[in-house]
Amino acid sequence: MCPRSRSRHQEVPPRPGGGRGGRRAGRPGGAAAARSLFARRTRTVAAVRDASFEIGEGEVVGFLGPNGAGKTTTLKALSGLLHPTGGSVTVLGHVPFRRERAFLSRIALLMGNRNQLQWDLPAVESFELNQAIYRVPDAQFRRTRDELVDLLGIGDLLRRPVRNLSLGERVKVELAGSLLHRPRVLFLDEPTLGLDAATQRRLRSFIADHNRRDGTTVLLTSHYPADIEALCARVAIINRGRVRYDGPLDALSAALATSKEIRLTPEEPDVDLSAYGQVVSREGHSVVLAVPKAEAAGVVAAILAAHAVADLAIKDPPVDDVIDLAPAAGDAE
Ligand SMILES: Nc1ncnc2c1ncn2[C@@H]1O[C@H](COP(=O)(O)OP(=O)(O)OP(=O)(O)O)[C@@H](O)[C@H]1O
Repeated sequence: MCPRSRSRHQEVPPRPGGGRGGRRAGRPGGAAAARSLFARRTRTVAAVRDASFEIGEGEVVGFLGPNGAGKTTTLKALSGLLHPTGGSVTVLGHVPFRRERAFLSRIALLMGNRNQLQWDLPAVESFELNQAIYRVPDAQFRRTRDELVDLLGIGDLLRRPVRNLSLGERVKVELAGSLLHRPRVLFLDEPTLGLDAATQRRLRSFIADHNRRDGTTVLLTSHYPADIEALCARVAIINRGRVRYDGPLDALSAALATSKEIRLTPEEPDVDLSAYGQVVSREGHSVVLAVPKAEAAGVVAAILAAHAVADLAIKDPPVDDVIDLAPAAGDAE
């Protein structure tokens, strides 16, 4: 799977009452709103500019970035829903936007915030529809369906109309529906969004098992570090439409972080350490200080020279702090 793409959107003014994606030029207010109904101005925005990466078969890769970074746009280009205006995208040797049957039958896209099953039908009927669409032979369909139903524990949900399911129930059923044709590549866009902690854990372990058992390639976006830490040895970070980092998860902080965290426990209580760095947190005697990476060793030496310290460790900042880093230089249009 190898995308190198540039994807653009026509940006239109938002509908009255709001809506996604619109950014209207001009002043707010009733007159401006009325004017925009009759004279809509559009402008083109680049959602993804340079997202270059390759994913090997069977890998689980975390695709991360702040809101609006370009993750969903990239997944849509990879699954053939959007046509990139520049660059090239290849998945399993296919150009996704051609939407050839041989391609569509080997991929699946699951968006946690979108409903993909028939809203008014019980999921079991949508599953049969999927069987027909993907032309899955009867015996294989029944075997896969029963296995997924069992693994996800959704047996008693299948005969209820999808609209009556809770969010967590629906996502589990959607996941089963998207795997019925045994796709080789699975695009997961925030599959655990809004789920309770237990359901998140269950979905994570299902995805990890599925990847181990079937060798399915997975590209996953999530704003929950626990998803990424549990599933992805490799991550690609996108921000403002460009890939900022592509490599091992455990090297991410070392590569991108500009600061270090010093966690220390002075022997005396209530020691004021604010002169050494930014106090991030304090719990009992223990303090976490953030200091510029290049100064960490010097700050530690200065603290040890001035205070008796019972415990001390230097760490990289948490992964989610690193993901939201300001974009690197070279962003100007
Ligand atoms: N249909 C659209 N019209 C106009 N702009 C769009 C459209 N779809 C996306 N965009 C813009 O493209 C950029 C990337 O959006 P995208 O949905 O890919 O971000 P994302 O990384 O998935 O964000 P999030 O984490 O919030 O889901 C954003 O600035 C967004 O406003």
